[in-house]
Amino acid sequence: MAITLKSSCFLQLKKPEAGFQVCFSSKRATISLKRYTPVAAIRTMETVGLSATFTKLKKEGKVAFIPYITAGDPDLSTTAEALKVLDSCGSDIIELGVPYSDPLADGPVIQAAATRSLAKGTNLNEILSMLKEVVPQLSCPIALFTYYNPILKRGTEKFMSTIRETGVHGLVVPDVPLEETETLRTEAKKNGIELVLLTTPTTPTIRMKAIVDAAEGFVYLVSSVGVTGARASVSASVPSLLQEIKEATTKPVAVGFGISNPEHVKQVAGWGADGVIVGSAMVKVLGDAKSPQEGLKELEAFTRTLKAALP
Ligand SMILES: O=P(O)(O)OC[C@@H](O)[C@@H](O)c1c[nH]c2ccccc12
Repeated sequence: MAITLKSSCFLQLKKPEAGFQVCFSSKRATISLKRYTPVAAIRTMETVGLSATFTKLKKEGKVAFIPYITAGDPDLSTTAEALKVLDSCGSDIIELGVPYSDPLADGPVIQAAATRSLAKGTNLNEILSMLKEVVPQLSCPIALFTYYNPILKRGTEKFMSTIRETGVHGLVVPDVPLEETETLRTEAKKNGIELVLLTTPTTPTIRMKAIVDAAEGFVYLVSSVGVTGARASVSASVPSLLQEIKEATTKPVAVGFGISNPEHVKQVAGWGADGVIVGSAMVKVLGDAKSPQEGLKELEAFTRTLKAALP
């Protein structure tokens, strides 16, 4: 029996990852195409880094939604589930906070979450092994947030290579001034980790320019002075701050601090931000819930309303 395959079938045969599998049935002497999802594609979804995520979104005319949660609050297995929930609700990047005993830039909500998490005994090693398991199941990249102390304790080199092994793409370290980021930047680069740098309303223009030059992944614009936490409205100085940064760089800019509801999210996107970061409001949903399961459900609903406010 002679079997003639159409050229398109050959293409599919050569590229099984394209989504079809050629099935031969010797009994019926037929050849058919079946939808096919390669196992490798399920186990390790192709996740791009932070700046690549922004590039992709920009092409689609979209603004990144970036939720922040504290690892280990209420416990690490709930954090693992929360990461999956945030991912499946369309988060574009997730900022995962390492709890720290002296979180000087954090307001009461994130401070309390860190205290609860540490009281449960959460430590960096456990967070990293949780990430190693969960990251391959996510389609969006993770930016790890940590104060400098845990990095110092491990040694920058070791810290960066360890987080790279977990599949983390980015890093935010709020308490290291630009002048002291050199080693961090070198080691991050060596390991393909994008080091996000922050600029605030009180950063002088000349310094802001140096920060945006050195930033990787995206520039984090802190919307207002003070500590993290929900506020009634987003600072009115954000549009001019954004404009100033945009004049200095083509790198993506995400705004955070005090953004806590769909109206805020919409407003900041309308001002031209490339990304919107929501922290305390997410952390509060998980922290106030009656049970971890309830918390995850509420987190899902809340994430959907925030995401829906974005183009
Ligand atoms: O909590 P808010 O106000 O939504 O802010 C973002 C945020 O939580 C997160 O990016 C963050 C948590 N802790 C920080 C400390 C410094 C800078 C940023 C952060």
